[in-house]
Amino acid sequence: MRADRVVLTLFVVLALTAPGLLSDYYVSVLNYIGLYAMVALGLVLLTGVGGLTSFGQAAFVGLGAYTTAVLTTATDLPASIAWAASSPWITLLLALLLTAAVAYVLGALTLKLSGHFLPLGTIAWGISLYFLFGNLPGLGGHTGITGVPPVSLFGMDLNLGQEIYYLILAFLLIGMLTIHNLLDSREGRAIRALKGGRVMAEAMGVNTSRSRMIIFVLAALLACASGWLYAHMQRFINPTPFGLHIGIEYLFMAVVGGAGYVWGALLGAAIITIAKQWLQDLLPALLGASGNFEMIVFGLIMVLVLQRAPDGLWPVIKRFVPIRVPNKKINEQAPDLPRRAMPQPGEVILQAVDVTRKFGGLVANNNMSLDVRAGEILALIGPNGAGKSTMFNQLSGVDTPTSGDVFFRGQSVAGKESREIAGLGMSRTFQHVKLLASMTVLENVAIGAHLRGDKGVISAAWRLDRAQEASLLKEAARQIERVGLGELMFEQAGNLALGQQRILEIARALCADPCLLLLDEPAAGLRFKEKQALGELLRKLRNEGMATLIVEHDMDFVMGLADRVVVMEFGEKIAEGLPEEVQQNPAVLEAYLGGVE
Ligand SMILES: Nc1ncnc2c1ncn2[C@@H]1O[C@H](COP(=O)(O)OP(=O)(O)OP(=O)(O)O)[C@@H](O)[C@H]1O
Repeated sequence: MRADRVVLTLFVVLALTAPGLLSDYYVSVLNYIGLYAMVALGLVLLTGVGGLTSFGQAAFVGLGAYTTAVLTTATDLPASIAWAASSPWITLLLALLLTAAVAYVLGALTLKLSGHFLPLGTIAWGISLYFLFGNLPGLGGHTGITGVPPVSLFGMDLNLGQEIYYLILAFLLIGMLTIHNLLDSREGRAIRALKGGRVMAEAMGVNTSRSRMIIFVLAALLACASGWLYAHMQRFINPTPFGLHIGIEYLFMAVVGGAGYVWGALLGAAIITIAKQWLQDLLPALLGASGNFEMIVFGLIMVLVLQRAPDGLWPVIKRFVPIRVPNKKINEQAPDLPRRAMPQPGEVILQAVDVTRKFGGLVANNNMSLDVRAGEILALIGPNGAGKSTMFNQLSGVDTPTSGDVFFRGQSVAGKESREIAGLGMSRTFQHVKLLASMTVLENVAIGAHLRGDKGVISAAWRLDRAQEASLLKEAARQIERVGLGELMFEQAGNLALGQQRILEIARALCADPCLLLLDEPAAGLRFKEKQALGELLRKLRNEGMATLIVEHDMDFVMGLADRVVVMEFGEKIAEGLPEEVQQNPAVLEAYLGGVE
């Protein structure tokens, strides 16, 4: 059996036997750990993986708890909705629906914010919901709601801590499995690209705003389910556990445990809950006075963890108990992904017309026009700062021209999102490589095939996407082999040399099955032999009908490869023609005077 599965089995066996071995008090502590871990799990997805910090998750816990408490204790509900109160299982469904709707609206309002504005936004709605729970008529004010019925399962009321324990465990395991599966999928790769890789992901066709909304809603749903369980375990609720300070505590748990890891949520919830219990008992006895001293100690622990283990304690434990997860298997029998129809050789597929881009007073591109045909390699050259990368960004939708237009396969694409342009068959690499350092080469390249798959979150969570996933990974592996990185397929991308990372970007671009490749300085950092191999690959692609636009400073490489060359200086085109022509052009020689490579 795989080592990671042994650990999981061990955990499940221990968790199943724990209530038989522990006192009621410790079972109740475990119940709280399970409930907190579910919220922290949402934060792993949202904050650790997706990079979106939220202080407001406790409010979603409250939404789950209040929805079920109100409905299941109401005595005078109109007959039309009384059915909803007849079973906590129905109120769970309603709570999840309500939470999804509220999270969607709050997400639409706050996820557009970036930097520190986003956490501030979550604090704002976290506080608002907290006060709503305390002040909305019918919610019992600050004294809350009592008499919440227990959950029934197969006709048995789960009254005792020992009884609801297994329900909490089941919810937690389902949550962990769902998030684990999701992260190991097409949607999951898109989610993992959110933190630091949004521009790249959009250029590969990922709708990153949608991915942000998905993780926001999922994290809220996990919190809501925790709140529902809490209400039926405690049997009464008031607003206190849903306030901002508890929202901060949830974030503590995720960060201390390891915000980037599914198991980190459980570890963090366990450490904080147990430490809190101990410190609450121990500190007043030690200090001889009562008070919330544990919060002061927590603050210190937090600072210490952030300094010593910024990724949380789970990776530290993993270092001491190395559990090797076997490499992914590439299924050669998986069906090939469908390919796009390539344009006719010689057909103009990209046309820039009078593209101008101004940054304040600086004109980075001035009336730039060029066209690229299917089956040709066009080189865009010019001294440093000439405006080549800016031009690339206008062509690929990363940036919008101040004036002028860009046509790709006959459609005007200036001002379109880069993911829309990617969908039409344009794929690019970046001057400053943009890859996800902690993901394998295989996973990085598979992001390129995002638009060639369509399986969403639910398929991923329940592993209904495996057939398509096998095809996506097979295609990624094929492109990795094609560019000569086969031996590094399962290596973390961050461990590759810069030249290899550039080649990885080409494999990722090819994985999108493009008809136009935009390569921004692909030969920089490559050794002679690697450059030769890259040249051969690009010639082969040209023969297959690929159009390539390449920005490159290595003149030997460019002149031996390109069919035509466009030369830029100070944002303008100063020459265009065959490689041998532009090399003789006086304006080009002048531009490069003293800088010929
Ligand atoms: N976002 C921006 N804001 C302001 N100025 C910018 C921005 N992006 C580029 N520029 C400026 O536009 C000019 C062209 O830059 P660009 O990076 O396109 O040149 P380049 O030809 O790609 O240079 P290099 O070969 O060094 O990469 C430079 O003067 C640069 O400082």
